[in-house]
Amino acid sequence: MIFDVTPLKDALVVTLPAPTDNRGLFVKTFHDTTLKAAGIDFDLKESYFSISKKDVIRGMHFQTPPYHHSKIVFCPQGAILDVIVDLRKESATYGQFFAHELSQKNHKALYIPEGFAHGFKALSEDAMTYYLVSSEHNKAHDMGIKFDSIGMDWDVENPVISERDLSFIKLNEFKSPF
Ligand SMILES: Cc1cn([C@H]2C[C@H](O)[C@@H](COP(=O)(O)OP(=O)(O)O[C@H]3O[C@@H](C)C(=O)[C@@H](O)[C@H]3O)O2)c(=O)[nH]c1=O
Repeated sequence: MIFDVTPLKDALVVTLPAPTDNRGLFVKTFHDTTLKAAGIDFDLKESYFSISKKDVIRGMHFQTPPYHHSKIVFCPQGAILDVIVDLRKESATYGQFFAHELSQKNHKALYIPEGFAHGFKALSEDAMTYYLVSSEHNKAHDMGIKFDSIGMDWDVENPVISERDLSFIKLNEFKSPF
């Protein structure tokens, strides 16, 4: 695994090892010792994936304390533009966003620390977004901020987005608990 810093404090782009041979490809998505050596003490509690049509936007989601969590996100099928926002009030990069393409081809993952909102845009049909999460889902603490309030140009004319995601508060009206 190769870890690259991002403009947002503590968030990392992870290049997953992806050796190929005459049968195809093998991708390592989680390795506790390697993560710990990179300073990531990740207590895996839940894993799930979604499949999205092209131009679907999901986000920007997080769980509030005490059910806040970190995530490792990757895209084993198709491609997504993954987006995070730093919601930690004391962070030097509070309120800033970062976007990075994750795809079946580039084997990149994003390490998203606690205190970040997460979302993405599907760049392909049948884009799979695969999550490793450090706490279990808690419906009452599952919240979000509105995707189009974070200062990013999503570059999509007719995004497909859920009613819940459209109902979220804007970033500049949000009182961060982080
Ligand atoms: C997130 C989640 C949802 N659900 C349920 C609730 C609902 O019936 C259905 C779909 O939920 P959502 O609409 O929230 O799915 P989705 O919009 O794909 O939610 C995901 O979005 C991205 C951006 C993230 O960062 C993820 O952590 C997660 O919040 O699945 C669970 O049972 N467990 C979970 O952990």
